Amino acid sequence: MIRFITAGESHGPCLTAILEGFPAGLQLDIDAINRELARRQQGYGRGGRMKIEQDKVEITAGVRFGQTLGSPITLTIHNKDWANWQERMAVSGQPQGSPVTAARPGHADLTGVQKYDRQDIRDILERASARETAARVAVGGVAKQFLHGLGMNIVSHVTNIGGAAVDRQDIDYRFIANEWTGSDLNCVEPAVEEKMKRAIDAAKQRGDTLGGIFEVAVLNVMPGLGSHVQWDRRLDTRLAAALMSIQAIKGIEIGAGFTFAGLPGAQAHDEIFYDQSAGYYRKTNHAGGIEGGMSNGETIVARAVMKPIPTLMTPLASVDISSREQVVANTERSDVCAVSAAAVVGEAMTAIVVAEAVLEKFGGDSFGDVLAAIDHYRKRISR
Ligand SMILES: Cc1cc2nc3c(=O)[nH]c(=O)nc-3n(C[C@H](O)[C@H](O)[C@H](O)COP(=O)(O)O)c2cc1C
Ligand SMILES: C=C(O[C@@H]1CC(C(=O)O)=C[C@@H](OP(=O)(O)O)[C@H]1O)C(=O)O
Repeated sequence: MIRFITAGESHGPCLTAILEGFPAGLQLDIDAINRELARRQQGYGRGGRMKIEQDKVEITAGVRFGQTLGSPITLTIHNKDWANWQERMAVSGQPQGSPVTAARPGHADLTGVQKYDRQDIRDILERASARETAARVAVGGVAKQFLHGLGMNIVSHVTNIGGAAVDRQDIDYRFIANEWTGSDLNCVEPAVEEKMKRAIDAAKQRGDTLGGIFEVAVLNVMPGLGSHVQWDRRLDTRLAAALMSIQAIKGIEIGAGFTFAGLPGAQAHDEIFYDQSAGYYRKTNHAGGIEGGMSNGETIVARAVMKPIPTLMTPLASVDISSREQVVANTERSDVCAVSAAAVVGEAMTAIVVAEAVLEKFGGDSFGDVLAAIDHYRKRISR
């Protein structure tokens, strides 16, 4: 079983993740994890914070001479911005600076202070902030390398920002580089990406924000990950939950997703064929690589929609939590749009779910055991 938790406030000293369940003997490339962290920081429309941070992971447990030991792995990312927040975020002493009291609609602010009995919204927003996703991407970096070692690859691209959308069914995921392609928004169509950028410019001009949609794909997956036998073992259940756990994500589709509503069965389902060398295959992939809660061997495809960023520079109406007076919401330095960053987080969460499903099916305390079990399985299902 893979499990991990993260800790850390957005403007505290660091973010930390403790990760357990990966086998021993996995070769870890720290630079590759740092490249994932750098990809998460990019994207047109991101705010001033990303100019301050240069996220790098520090590993303080679970790895020796570049290989996992099978023991818990501790991953830390230091916040450079901490230097500017030491007084306001001190662990001890008296509160410094004025409290944040004007709750932002769409953020955790108001409900958080009610639930946790806080008088300063900062006590909530610091942890609600998606800064936390840097820790998840570091964890996902380990999971990605595990999957890489088994021949699997996870990619993502942005399909819609503020209504500027890629309208194509023929995306060839093999050609979406697993690295950041150099394009500003990780969109496969340059003309659409231009429209997305202009929409972000216009939103920024208005003091407004945008959301959008990203798509994640898992290539070269073996059939049989997840299970039909129990609700919480279904791979689609777990993938949807993991993607939905990303801050601001409000909807998930697997494969044809919501367009299934308009399709008759004859057009919805992927017919099955067999080839001596390729084995079973489908000519279409409306199922998005998952049937009956199990990977079916086709590319896994999931999409997630992100709501617009809640911090608006032209703020919405709100209430001051100390005076109960009608005010406008708090404004802080903020992203205007972060869909391409969320896509990188989506890759990480997908990698964690798929890696966990692999380890559940194939077990193994050492990476070699996992490889041997997969080899045995592949031989059996090809007979
Ligand atoms: C990568 C990423 C960056 C984000 N940046 C900001 C931001 O700069 N300002 C902001 O108000 N919200 C930002 N958000 C969204 C908030 O974190 C999110 O809306 C908030 O935590 C409330 O959670 P909910 O949207 O899931 O209800 C970001 C989300 C992600 C995934
Ligand atoms: C720090 C990150 O994202 C942050 C997510 C975020 C929020 O409210 O979710 C608010 C902003 O933080 P700050 O107030 O420091 O500018 C974003 O920059 C990051 O992605 O690393």
